[in-house]
Amino acid sequence: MAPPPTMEHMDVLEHGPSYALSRVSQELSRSLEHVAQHESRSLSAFADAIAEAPRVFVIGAGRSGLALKMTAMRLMHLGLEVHVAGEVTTPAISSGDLLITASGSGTTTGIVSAAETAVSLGAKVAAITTAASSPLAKLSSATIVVPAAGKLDRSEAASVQYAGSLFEQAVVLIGDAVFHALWRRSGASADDLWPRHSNLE
Ligand SMILES: O=P(O)(O)OC[C@H]1O[C@](O)(CO)[C@@H](O)[C@@H]1O
Repeated sequence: MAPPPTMEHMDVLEHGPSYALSRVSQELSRSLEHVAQHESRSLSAFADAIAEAPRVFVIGAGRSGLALKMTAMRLMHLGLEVHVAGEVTTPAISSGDLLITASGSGTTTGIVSAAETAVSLGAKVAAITTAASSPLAKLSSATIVVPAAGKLDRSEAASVQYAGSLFEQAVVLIGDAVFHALWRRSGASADDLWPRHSNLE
């Protein structure tokens, strides 16, 4: 049986998508401000790991993976060699490379297993997750912990949104922020980056 409707549920029914958008915006903003204030060292370590890696690989399942693909594209625009795990052109990861992972739960089997493989080969792992003590976080040398609901968390205290939506939104914006910092650090102009945009679309 469905649980009784909460105040938030009633408000969305009454006011519709514009109210829902405000709620999404509010909780995303709160979560990201927390990351900016409390994960400053991790954000720097994450950016440094990207800057130091000869090659960057990204992996995440489902929407977590889709969110990371946006970061992969921007890092390519910056001139880095970037590969998305699972694509047919993706080569083998090896020593010194960086594997960027996103998993709200930090337990998704394929992602943890990829991180184990990376570490066993001498590559570094960076992670964005909600779970600081998760198996994925334990394999990571640069972990950004996002206050957000895991995909199975049904409590509205962490997020009113469905499943891992808040986490997945945060992954996109954390990726953009890390890219932004690396871009400013590079000294390149927007025009310097522009020729790397796809011309086959
Ligand atoms: O982020 P996690 O915990 O690895 O889970 C990934 C899975 O959760 C979802 O994001 C569900 O919202 C799926 O898209 C994906 O398969």
